[in-house]
Amino acid sequence: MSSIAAVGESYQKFNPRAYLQNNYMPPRADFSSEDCVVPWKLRCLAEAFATGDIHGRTLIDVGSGPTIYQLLSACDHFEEIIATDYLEVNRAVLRRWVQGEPDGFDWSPYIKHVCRIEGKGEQWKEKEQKLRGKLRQILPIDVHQPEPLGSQVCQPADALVSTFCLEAVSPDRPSFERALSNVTTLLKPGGHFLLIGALEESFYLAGEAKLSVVPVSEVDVKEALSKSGYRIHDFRSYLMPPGLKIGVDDVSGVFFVHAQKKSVA
Ligand SMILES: Nc1ncnc2c1ncn2[C@@H]1O[C@@H](CSCCNC[C@@H]2Cc3ccc([N+](=O)[O-])cc3CN2)[C@@H](O)[C@H]1O
Repeated sequence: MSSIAAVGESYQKFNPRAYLQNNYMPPRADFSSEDCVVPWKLRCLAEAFATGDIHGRTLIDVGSGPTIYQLLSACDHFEEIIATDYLEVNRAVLRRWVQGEPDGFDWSPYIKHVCRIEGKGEQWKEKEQKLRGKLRQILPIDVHQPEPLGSQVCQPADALVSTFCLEAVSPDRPSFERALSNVTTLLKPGGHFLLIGALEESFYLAGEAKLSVVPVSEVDVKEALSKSGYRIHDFRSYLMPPGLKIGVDDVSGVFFVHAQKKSVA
């Protein structure tokens, strides 16, 4: 079995609820402290969209997983948002959230926090409904394919978002770089890419699943983006404090990049 096929096999045991519990509940989701990792991620995204530079008709979220927090600041700037994931279990979690089914994960603390830091006086139920209205497609994706969405998407997107996906599905650095190159075909020249990921992580847990991750450094990420024809506008790193090293992974930090795909010369 190829190493990429082995990654796909390992994801069959991925448990969305366990994954959400590990990463999107306290202590990692503590909104009382700006130093906590989840508020840091939300602030990076809110500030990038607050520049007004990132807007258009369509935004694609690559490897959404079972989460929607990564789209909260985007929803004011695009007409349509397309979520994607490799696993049907995750796409089903997202569909249930879009349909407002009651038994899902409670994202309200995230929506309230983003409304607060955006400072536009937006009510959280208003933002929740706005995102639900824009999240019109939830598609299968495989970043290891030259056409990650198959033939599903007609024209390139105006922007991409991706959080914690590429390094968590790539067995090694060349595969990580190829996956980035593959997803770049989904983005129009001049389009913006907001990428969040784990630094120097080698594994993470999601219920019974123990998933391998290719450890990447800041330099590795910057090199990969440069090879795929991006200009980096902003690169930030967060150092995981000891109190947030809770055994669900061995991540040493988190990176945020605002990059732009160079227009063809
Ligand atoms: N071939 C494929 N193409 C696209 N997506 C695929 C493919 N295979 C699996 N997927 C899809 O990609 C996956 C995305 S979730 C990946 C989790 N990454 C690691 C985890 C995340 C995390 C989160 C938060 C924090 N923190 O400190 O706040 C730290 C960390 C570090 N650990 C999953 O949805 C799978 O379904």
